[in-house]
Amino acid sequence: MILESQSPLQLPILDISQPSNSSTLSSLAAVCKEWGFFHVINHGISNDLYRKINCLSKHLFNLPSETKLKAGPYSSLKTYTPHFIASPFFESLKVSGPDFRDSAKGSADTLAGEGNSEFSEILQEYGGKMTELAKVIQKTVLMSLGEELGMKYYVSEFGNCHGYLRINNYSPPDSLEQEVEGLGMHTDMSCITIVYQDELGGLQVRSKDGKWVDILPCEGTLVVNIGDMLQAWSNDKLRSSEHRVILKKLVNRFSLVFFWCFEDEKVILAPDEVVGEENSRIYKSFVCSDYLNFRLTNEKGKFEKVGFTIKDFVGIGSKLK
Ligand SMILES: O=C(O)CCC(=O)C(=O)O
Ligand SMILES: [Fe+2]
Repeated sequence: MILESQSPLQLPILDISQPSNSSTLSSLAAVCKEWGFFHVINHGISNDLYRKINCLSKHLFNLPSETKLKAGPYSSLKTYTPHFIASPFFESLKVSGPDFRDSAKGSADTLAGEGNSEFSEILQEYGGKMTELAKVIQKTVLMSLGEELGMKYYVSEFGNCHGYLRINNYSPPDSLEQEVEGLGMHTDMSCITIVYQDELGGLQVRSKDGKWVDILPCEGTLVVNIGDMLQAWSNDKLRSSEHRVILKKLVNRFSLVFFWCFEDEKVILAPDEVVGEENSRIYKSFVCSDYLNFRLTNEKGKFEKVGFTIKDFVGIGSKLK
C-alpha cells in the first residue's frame, strides 16, 4: 500500500509488510524517476534497536581522536572516517557485511579493547535485518519497472549484491548563523541506500531544477534512495539524486546508512528490455569496481563530495572518456 506522506515533497510511503499491487508499483516508478527517494514503513527495525546502536556507537565516537585513528584511513582496518574528510562535522564508522558481527568486532576491539561483544552483536542484528529489507526493497523497485522484468532480473542481476553500513556521527556546529553542511552534496554509489535519520532531520534532496528540498523525519519511517549503480542499470528510469545533510540545530546528529551494492566484478549494462525500443542507451557498460575507484581517486568525485558521477564516467557523450 502507498500512502502520501506529510512532507512538503509528498514522497510515497511504501508499506513493506503488504504485497505490492499495480498502483503501488506505478507510484513507486514515478517517484523513483522524479526524485529517487521514498519512505518505507513496517520495516521491522525498532526504535529500541536504533537507540542501542546510537548509545554503543557514541561510546566509540567519544574516544580521543588518536584512539579512533587506530581504525582510520591510514590504518590497516580503514573503518573509521575522521572529521575534515567529508566535512568538519562528520565522522563515520563502516561496518561491512555479510559478517557484520566480525566487522564490528574488529573496530570495537581496536578502539575500545577486547571483551565487550554487545556492539558487535547488535550490529549483526541490524545488518542482518537491513540485508533482508534491502532485498525486498530492491525487488519491489525492480518490479516497478515491470513485474515480469523485476522477477526476471532480481536474481540474475542482483543476486550477488552485498550490504555495508555507515554509522554517521555529526558534531554540533558552533553557531547556525549561516547554513551548515554536515555532509556536502553527493550521490551514492550503491544500488539502493536505506537511511535511518534521527528526529532532527536535515537530509535534503536536490530537485531536477536544482532546489534543495527537506526529507522530513517521521517516526517509524526509513528513507530509501536510489544510487548511481541502479541509475546506470535502469538507463535513468531510476534517478540517483544529489543529496546532502544540513545541520539545523546546535545538537549532535546521528544516522545509520545502509548501502546495498553490486559485487565489485559485476559488469553493469542496462538490459535491452529496460532501455526500451524507443529510447537510446545512456551508459556504456562498465565494471562496478572501476566506477568505485574512479570516484575514490578523483578528488572532485570522492564519496561525500560534490563532483563527478556516473554520467562523467560512462555517460555516452561524456567529456571524460
Ligand atoms: O546522514 C544521513 O542522513 C545521510 C548520509 C548520506 O547521505 C550518506 O552517508 O551517503
Ligand atoms: Fe548519501
